[in-house]
Formats: sequence, structure tokens, C-alpha cells
Amino acid sequence: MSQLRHDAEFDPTMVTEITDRGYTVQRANVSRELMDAWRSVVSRGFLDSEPTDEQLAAFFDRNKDYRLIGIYDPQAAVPEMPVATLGAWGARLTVPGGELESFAVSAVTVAPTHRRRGLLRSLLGGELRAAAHAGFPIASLTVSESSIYGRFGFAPAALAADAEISVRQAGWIGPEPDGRIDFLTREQGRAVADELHERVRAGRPGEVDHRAGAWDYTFGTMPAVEKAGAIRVVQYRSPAGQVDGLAVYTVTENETNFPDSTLNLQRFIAATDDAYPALWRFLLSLDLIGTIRASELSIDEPLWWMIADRRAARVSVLDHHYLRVLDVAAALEARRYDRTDELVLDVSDPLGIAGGRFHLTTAESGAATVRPAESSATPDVELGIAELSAMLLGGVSAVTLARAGRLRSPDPERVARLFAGTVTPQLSFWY
Ligand SMILES: CC(=O)SCCNC(=O)CCNC(=O)[C@H](O)C(C)(C)COP(=O)(O)OP(=O)(O)OC[C@H]1O[C@@H](n2cnc3c(N)ncnc32)[C@H](O)[C@@H]1OP(=O)(O)O
Repeated sequence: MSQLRHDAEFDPTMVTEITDRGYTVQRANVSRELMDAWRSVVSRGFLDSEPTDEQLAAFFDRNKDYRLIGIYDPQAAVPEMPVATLGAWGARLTVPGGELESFAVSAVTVAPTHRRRGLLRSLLGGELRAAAHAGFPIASLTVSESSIYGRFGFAPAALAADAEISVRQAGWIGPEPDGRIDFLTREQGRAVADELHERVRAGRPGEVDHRAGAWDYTFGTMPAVEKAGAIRVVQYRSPAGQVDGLAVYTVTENETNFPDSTLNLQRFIAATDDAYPALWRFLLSLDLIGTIRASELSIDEPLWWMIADRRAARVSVLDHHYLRVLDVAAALEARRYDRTDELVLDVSDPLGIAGGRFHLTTAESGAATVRPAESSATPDVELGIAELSAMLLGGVSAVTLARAGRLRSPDPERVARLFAGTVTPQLSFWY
């Protein structure tokens, strides 16, 4: 994985906009003191309590190489605490039949004392231009609020399902594979998780690779994780002895009615069609568990076809993985298509980064080539960069976007057929 190095240049327009207001902007990962202050401000921005010394040390160890930016107000009572933060790194994003290097963004906060003065607009606008300049074809993030990022050209490309499953009502009618389930220590789980996740990620549009240090939060394998001892890990091993799946969960006891306790599924990674039902069947058979709560599932889970009573699962759908194309040709050429066609796309971009008129040609092999379209060419589809980003993984149909008034085309069915995918996009975690 290549990363946008933390010493990459800032966007000059961003620096001017920020300094004209009397603030400064700089990387926080230049000293332990600045990193600690940056991390504390991010905690406050996300309504968490002050990090402990142990948590600050763990953060420092794991994030020195990422791009952590702070905007500083010299007039503030504690000037070393940033008034705005943003963190970014290079992530590998799966698209249908391929992958792209994404400028992954997280930890975006503006202090309540400085909100709605345009700091986010300057910082994110500048970082997206810097990322495009550095060669990233796309940016991605998961959101605290749906209403923030559309204006920057982001749109949800992979949705997520939250489910509450009534265990005794569900009834298992799915496969019952051979192979075995065993408990692991958290350290053992941590050791196999990344390889399993990468096997899954390769075939699932919308997934990104996991930042190495982030697994320690999942498994509680560093001292700073609260209630790490509550985390349980099981693996599925095939009859041939290969580890093909992992489930990570905690349990909330029902103290007045033990058999009605709740299992909170933290991560579910099944790399084969045997591991998947084997692990779900195990979870649905646990004594004393009345309810399973799970989130970041696919909106198209095979599980719904493996339980006798569909209404045992109450499912709600959320926008989850937001994408923002920064280079139209590179993004469209990275994925594969199931049909041959030629389209002229007219793409508008509110930030002026990636718009233009493009000629997309797809070949029998599934590969695409994109070149600038003649200015006289009539567009087959006119859309914004957000709508193109939403369609890239095949998660939303051009017909739906046309009916919503979000794109214009004389033949949206044709556009929809070209962009359709066979695997429902999913991102199985937050970042
Ligand atoms: C990837 C992630 O990290 S997601 C996490 C986002 N962060 C949070 O939720 C933490 C709490 N919130 C905050 O820190 C801040 O309110 C932020 C970062 C969301 C916004 O920062 P601000 O500096 O206030 O935004 P800024 O003034 O630049 O506003 C830019 C535009 O976004 C709009 N906007 C800002 N915040 C919101 C919001 N929460 N909901 C809807 N619109 C918003 C503004 O109205 C403005 O619109 P306009 O340009 O059309 O007039």
C-alpha cells in the first residue's frame, strides 16, 4: 500500500484561505506533544472523554506515519490544541473486478467555538485538491452525519444493514457444513484477521484494506482498549484444516432473565461459502442468547435466506461508505464491465477537480478505456461527480438516479446496465 506521505505539500489555496483568517495549518505528526493535543481534540469533537496517557501513547505508536493535519488559532487560550483536524492515508478500495488507491479521510472535526466559519470547506477542499494532485483517483470516508459531504462531491456508494435478530424465532434452514468452530485467544484472532479480511476484500466492492493498528482496537490487543476482556473470538476451520472465517463478539447479560442475553457481533469475516453458514449457525445456537445485534452487514446478506422466519431479523439500512471520484478516467478504467458499450459522460464537479466530458468504451474482456470526448459529442448521460461516485461500485442504478432527478440521460436503462455489478457493495467496518 502506498501512502500519501505526511510530508506531502499542502494545497496553496487552502493555506492562503486559512492564514488570511489569522490561523495556521500544520501537520500534527511532527512531535509527541502535537500528536497528543490533536488526538485529544478529535476525542472532544466526537463527544468522547479525554484520552488516557496509555491511549495517547498507543495512538502515537500507530499513527506517526499518517497524514494528520491541524488548524491552529494563535489567539486561543490553549494554542497548541487545534481548532480543526483531519486525518488521511492511502487505502486500497475494491471496485468491481479491480481496485483503486483511495485517499481515505477520517477524524474530521472543527471545534464548536469555531464552527460554521468555513474551516471544513477550506480544509477538506484543500485536501481533496492535494490528493488529486498527488495522483489519488478517488477519496473515501465514513460519516457521522449524512448531510455534510454531498457538497464536496461525495455520495454513498455502499450501504450498510443493521440487524436485530431474535434467535429463538429465527430457525436454521441453511447449510450445515463440515469443519469446526473453535474459540481463539484475542491475540490468535488478531494474527489471522488481516489475511482473512484481504481474501474477502478482493471480491467485495466497497471494502478497503484495514489499517494495521486498527485490528488492535477490534481484538483489544493493546493495553488502551476498554473492556478488552469482554471480547470473544471464534474461528471456522475447513475439513482440510484451513482457517476460513472469524467472528468477534461481546455479550450483554440480561441480569433479570439470563436466557435473554444479547450478543453484539463486532466483526464477521467469512472467506468461503462454508465458513459463512457455519459461523452464523454457531452464533444462532448459543445458549443464553436471545438476541443478536449486528451492524455493517450487507443489504443483501445470504443469512436472510438461511433462516426459517425472515421477520426474526429486523433490518435497517444506513448510508455508510461515501466515495468521491478525483480522476474520472482512472476511476472508470479501474473497474470491469459486463457488457460492451460506448458512452459519452458529461460530469460536473462543484469543486472543479474532476469534471469534464469523457468517452467511455468497454471491451469484451471487461476492460474500459476512457478518453476526453469531442466537445461536439452529444452526452449519453449528464451527471454530477457525486452521482458518478455513487454508481461506480454498482450499488445504485442509473435508472433510480434518473428518477430522482440526479442524472439526465435519454436512455438511463443503458447506463444502468453498463454500471451494474454482480456483488452488492459493502464495507464491513467504520474508519
Ligand atoms: C469523515 C469524518 O470524520 S465524519 C465526522 C465529521 N465530524 C463531526 O461530525 C464532528 C462534529 N462536527 C464538526 O466538527 C463540524 O460541525 C463539521 C466538521 C461537521 C463542520 O465544520 P464547519 O467548519 O462548521 O463547516 P464549514 O463552516 O466549513 O461548513 C461548510 C458547509 O457545510 C455545511 N455544514 C457544516 N456542518 C454541517 C452539518 N453538520 N450538517 C449539514 N451541513 C453542514 C455548512 O453549512 C457549510 O455549507 P455552505 O458552504 O453551503 O454554506
